[in-house]
Amino acid sequence: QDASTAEQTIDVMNTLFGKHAGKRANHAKGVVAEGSFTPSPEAAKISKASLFQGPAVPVTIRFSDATGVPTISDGAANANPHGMALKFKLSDGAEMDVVVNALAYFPVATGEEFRDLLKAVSESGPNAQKPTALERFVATHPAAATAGKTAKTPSSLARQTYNGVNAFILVDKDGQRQPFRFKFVPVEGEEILPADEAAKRDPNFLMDEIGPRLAKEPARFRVLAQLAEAGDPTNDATKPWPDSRKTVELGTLTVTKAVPNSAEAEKALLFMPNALTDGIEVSDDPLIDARAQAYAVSFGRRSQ
Ligand code: HEM
Repeated sequence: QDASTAEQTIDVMNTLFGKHAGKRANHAKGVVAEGSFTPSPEAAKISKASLFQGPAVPVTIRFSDATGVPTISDGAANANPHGMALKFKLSDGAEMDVVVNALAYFPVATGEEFRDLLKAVSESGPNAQKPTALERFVATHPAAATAGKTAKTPSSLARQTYNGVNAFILVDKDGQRQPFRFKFVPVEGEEILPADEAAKRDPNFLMDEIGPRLAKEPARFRVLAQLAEAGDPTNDATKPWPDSRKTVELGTLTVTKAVPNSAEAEKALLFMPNALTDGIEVSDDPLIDARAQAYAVSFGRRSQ
């Protein structure tokens, strides 16, 4: 994909969600926290990444609501999928990013298709003639009709399961390559609200809840890798692998406190899905590069 697809994607996001100075084009509303990652012994066997050799490393975490609307109600249906972005501070001073959300799979497989989906949404308001652009798009992209339904409002940003959606590759010290998808599962369990209850909650109930919760007790997530088997597609984020696929415990994420100056802190943060480390690589999934380009364009505009 060329740079213009990313520019066009951000343009449509700005049309759909409005332009908001200093804010992300998508996942505009969020809260920044701090914590640490402790690797498991199994992780060191499946990947040579220094992240998995220990000891624990600091992590900066940003939880978010979907859309580029910075004032969206946390309980709104459109605030799904909620997101979690992580920046691991590796022992050699380098950083590694992981950016996940609550979808089980993505509505489309490529950056061009995502731009076209957003464009179709923007052309399909209440007065649009039927069949609308969105109806026509969904007719040829079945996952676009169903993916959104896989993410629902949690009782807390710390009580949601977040998925990698895109495939990446773990590389061990012998050069063995294992395609996988990240999964972050709250140790306390996922807790989803009934949709009507979510809609009635205070507009900031999720963002306001996380700080006091962490001040009382850390929130922990199991960090899992779902392992692909031969023949499982790695280049199509619309196709989840069967639940029966083996998962390996990579370690534990412990979220310990919200930062005092979240609004300032999030401005300087940029999480890139392809910012990895030796021992974890991108797959042939075209969305990873599409995302990296779009995030860079969004960062450029919000930094002006
Ligand atoms: C072509 C597909 C996608 C596009 C074009 C896209 C676009 C964007 C953009 C423009 C941002 C704002 C970036 C910034 O200003 O820093 C963003 C943020 C985010 N996206 Fe995506 N996205 C895509 C797919 C995904 C997928 C598959 C996931 C999760 C698996 C995801 C999760 C997130 C999260 C969690 C954030 C917030 C990051 C933060 O807190 O800074 N996105 N996305």
